[in-house]
Amino acid sequence: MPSKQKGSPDKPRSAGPKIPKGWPQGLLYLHAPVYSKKLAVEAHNAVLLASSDAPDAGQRSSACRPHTNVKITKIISPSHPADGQHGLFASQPLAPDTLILPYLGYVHDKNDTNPASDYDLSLDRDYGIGVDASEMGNEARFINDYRGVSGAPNADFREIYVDSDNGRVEKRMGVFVLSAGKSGKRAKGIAKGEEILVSYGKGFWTEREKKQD
Ligand SMILES: C[S@@+](CC[C@H](N)C(=O)[O-])C[C@H]1O[C@@H](n2cnc3c(N)ncnc32)[C@H](O)[C@@H]1O
Repeated sequence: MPSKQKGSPDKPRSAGPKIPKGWPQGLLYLHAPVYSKKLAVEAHNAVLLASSDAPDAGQRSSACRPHTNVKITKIISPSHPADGQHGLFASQPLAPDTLILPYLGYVHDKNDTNPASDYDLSLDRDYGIGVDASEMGNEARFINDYRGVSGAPNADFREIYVDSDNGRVEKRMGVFVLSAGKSGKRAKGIAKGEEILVSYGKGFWTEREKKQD
């Protein structure tokens, strides 16, 4: 992992001017991904695309910040499996299929993985690229898994493409409100005050059990 930036021990650290309320001290708040210097060239090119190789501009998302549509909240509820930790909650109604926010962190491949991280989201399976938000990231790192909290997730991860400052197009993961569904049962989307919950996938929990054994 990259070395930590120096900063006041009393203030949360940030790579930009704005930090959301509830952001923990000692963690770097990001407005854009940080790329590992050890990324293989092919891996680098798979996530930082030439404009001509990226999907149409219509399918691209603009870099959105700050994320006033969500709120980092400490969970104080003995029945919640992440009691005492934090979760991410909607601060306004969120319609089906809308992008809530990107999942930002340290973009790395297998040359530079933190096996102990619980915040490492896959970005490109072919090249083994992940986005690790254990030491740096944005509000999305606080999204919990739905298991034990709700009957089903209300959000999912989807690829997004964002125009970056260097003329390239970044492939990122975005957190989206789940679609309404064929029967329209999720047509209301996510209500204000509701916890945003995804599925980490069974693999996350089986790996975790293995680590604990
Ligand atoms: C990506 S973090 C989510 C944010 C975390 N709650 C926090 O405050 O930093 C993943 C960790 O959250 C906890 N977690 C998330 N969803 C959970 C769930 N459904 N049941 C138990 N623990 C959960 C686990 O400790 C897991 O390793």
